[in-house]
Amino acid sequence: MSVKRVLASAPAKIILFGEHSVVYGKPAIAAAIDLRTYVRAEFNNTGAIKIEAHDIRTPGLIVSFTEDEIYFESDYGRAAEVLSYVRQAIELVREEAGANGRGVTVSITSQIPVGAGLGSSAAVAVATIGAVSKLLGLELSNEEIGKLGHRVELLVQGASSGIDPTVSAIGGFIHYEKGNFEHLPFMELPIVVGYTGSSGSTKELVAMVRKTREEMPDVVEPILSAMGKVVEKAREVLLSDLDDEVRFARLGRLMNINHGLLDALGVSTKKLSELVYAARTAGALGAKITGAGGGGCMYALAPERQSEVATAITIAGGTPMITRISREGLRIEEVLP
Ligand SMILES: Nc1ncnc2c1ncn2[C@@H]1O[C@H](COP(=O)(O)OP(=O)(O)O)[C@@H](O)[C@H]1O
Ligand SMILES: C[C@@](O)(CCOP(=O)(O)O)CC(=O)O
Ligand SMILES: [Mg+2]
Repeated sequence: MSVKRVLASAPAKIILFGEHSVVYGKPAIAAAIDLRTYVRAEFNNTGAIKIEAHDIRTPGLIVSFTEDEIYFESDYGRAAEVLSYVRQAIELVREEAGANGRGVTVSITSQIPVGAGLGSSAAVAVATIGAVSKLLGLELSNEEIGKLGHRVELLVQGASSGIDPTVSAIGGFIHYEKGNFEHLPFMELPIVVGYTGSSGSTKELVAMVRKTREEMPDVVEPILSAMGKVVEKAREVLLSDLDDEVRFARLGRLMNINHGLLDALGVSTKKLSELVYAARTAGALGAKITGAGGGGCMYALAPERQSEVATAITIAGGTPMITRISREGLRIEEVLP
């Protein structure tokens, strides 16, 4: 069947345990959440690749006014860089599909805050690959699309563990290590996400940790190993048949240890730590950064206390989001023949 237009969507994620250390081959646990990026792909007649990114603020925009005219200029390098995940995703699919000269227009709308540790880069890459591959007639499984999403992150960031594109493509809860994943049983977790309102670039934060590790391997390696141990313990607790009260209390303590280790790596900020402590003071059993840090989001585990923790996050100057874990990963929403 020849296809004219495809709409695909892919979810955000939180990393429950193990961000950064996962880049060095340690395990991590992540879950897809119910915020999505939507990508529409269709053919155009120009032969060009056109990207309409409705949620991206254009960096380096210069505007000059006269009496009756407005001139816009842009720092083209920075504007192009911000679209590099989408561009690489399209180019990779075109390569996989064999040389194809037809123009493609990709239009993106997203519910996921950008640079906030919720995997917007992976979601946009996965949804783009999903939409464009279907348009070009490639039959790829969600798992294969996750692997291509990993290649996109590697190309753009220089380093990526692949956990974000994997969980965004397949959904649910995963335990991930060195490119391999295991689906953990689905469970509702009473969590609250707190957004600082500022952002951090994963590319820069991963590079910063790498530099510290190169300069002080004896100091940084034990921190990364301890993070790996936290993840293995968390997996054990998640899979245990302990009752919820004990299970959540243990998971909370492990989250706090994980946050301390991330802070030791230098990826927390004053605001993130303020939200983490506000949540704990309001009764969360644990709270930690999610994602690369440097701004962005934290999350708290707060059974019976979700609304108190959300209020505490607001008072501390953050934006709370009560999210649910999403079973579904990449979804083809609509295909127009
Ligand atoms: N809606 C979107 N449209 C186009 N590009 C996006 C979109 N959302 C995210 N991106 C890309 O992902 C980058 C942010 O990725 P990253 O630094 O990994 O942070 P995170 O994945 O935590 O949001 C943005 O600078 C942009 O290049
Ligand atoms: C820091 C890291 O572990 C997670 C980054 O997640 P995010 O882009 O901040 O949502 C990097 C990676 O796993 O590739
Ligand atoms: Mg990212």
